[in-house]
Amino acid sequence: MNSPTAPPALRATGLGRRFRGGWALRDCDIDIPAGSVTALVGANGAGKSTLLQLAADQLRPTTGQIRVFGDDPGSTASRERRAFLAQDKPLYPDLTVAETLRLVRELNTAFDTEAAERIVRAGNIRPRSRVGALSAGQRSRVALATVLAREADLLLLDEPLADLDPLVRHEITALLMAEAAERQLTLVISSHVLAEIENVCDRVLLLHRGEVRLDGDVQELRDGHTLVRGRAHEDTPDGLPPALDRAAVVESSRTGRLVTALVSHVPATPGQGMPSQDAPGRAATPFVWDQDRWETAAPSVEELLLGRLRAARAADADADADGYGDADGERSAA
Ligand SMILES: Nc1ncnc2c1ncn2[C@@H]1O[C@H](COP(=O)(O)OP(=O)(O)OP(=O)(O)O)[C@@H](O)[C@H]1O
Repeated sequence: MNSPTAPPALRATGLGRRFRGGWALRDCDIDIPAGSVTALVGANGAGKSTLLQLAADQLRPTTGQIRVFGDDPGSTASRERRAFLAQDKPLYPDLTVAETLRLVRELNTAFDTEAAERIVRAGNIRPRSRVGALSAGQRSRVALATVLAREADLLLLDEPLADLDPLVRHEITALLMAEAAERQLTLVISSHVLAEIENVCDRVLLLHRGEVRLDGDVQELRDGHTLVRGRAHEDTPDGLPPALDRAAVVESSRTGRLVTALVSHVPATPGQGMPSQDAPGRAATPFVWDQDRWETAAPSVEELLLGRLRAARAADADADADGYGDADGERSAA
């Protein structure tokens, strides 16, 4: 069990990393509790791989610091407690699967060879097959086997499911979840497959242009938002009800006469017409106005993240139109 005073699995404070093209990560404050399963999401170039590489000591910060179970990622203690699967899943193509597993065992103090072999066998991969002759999905399975068998407490997985067919993705996800539960692992998984996050992760961390835009418990985030759908209002340009505080509207879209909006329960300014929460942590009560015309529902994680991602992109477009963007593509926070 994790004691209440144990350090988080991953903590970033004022973390920034700059490359020649600009900041890949900037001013990030992040706490990922031990034992949690966090989905790391964001558009291409948002900074997900950079964050994972910083945690895996493959990069050093430009500003701030990052700690793995309280230690510098370069320390021996930290190296032994975390395992990293890079996005390109580097493996030696000329080695056989069995030789690959042997090599990883030799390079690591703790390695459960039997577990690795079990995972590989479950994918009908022959130990004598050359890695270079495997399909992308089979290579992903071997790479995941080498990481899962490391007996680390924190797994940093950069798009581990990207090359897998839906059936295998499902199997590997189930395997990850079973291992996570049994060994009380902390998982940080970057993914673009938003629909699959719902059943897998208890936390989400959304990055946008190197900044943290959303970070928290999935259920609390869902409880903090409402999806509103209905026939467009004639008297407002966005079709939303006049009484709805626009500061609370994360994002809205209109298709013909139908308007859909993602509404946050924490508006920038309190306003009339907001959904009220009758108890902390409980789902919001429905809107009090126009009930015949507006449906409200709790958003799925995919709807919530899509809304947040679209809102971030729209804010970028507005900033670009205002001439906010810098010459090297950096910008002020939207
Ligand atoms: N080694 C590097 N040298 C220069 N720039 C880099 C380097 N690594 C990343 N970047 C830049 O940093 C930014 C963040 O990249 P990163 O790979 O972390 O994004 P990502 O969220 O993982 O993207 P994707 O979803 O496409 O994998 C991008 O603008 C990228 O071009």
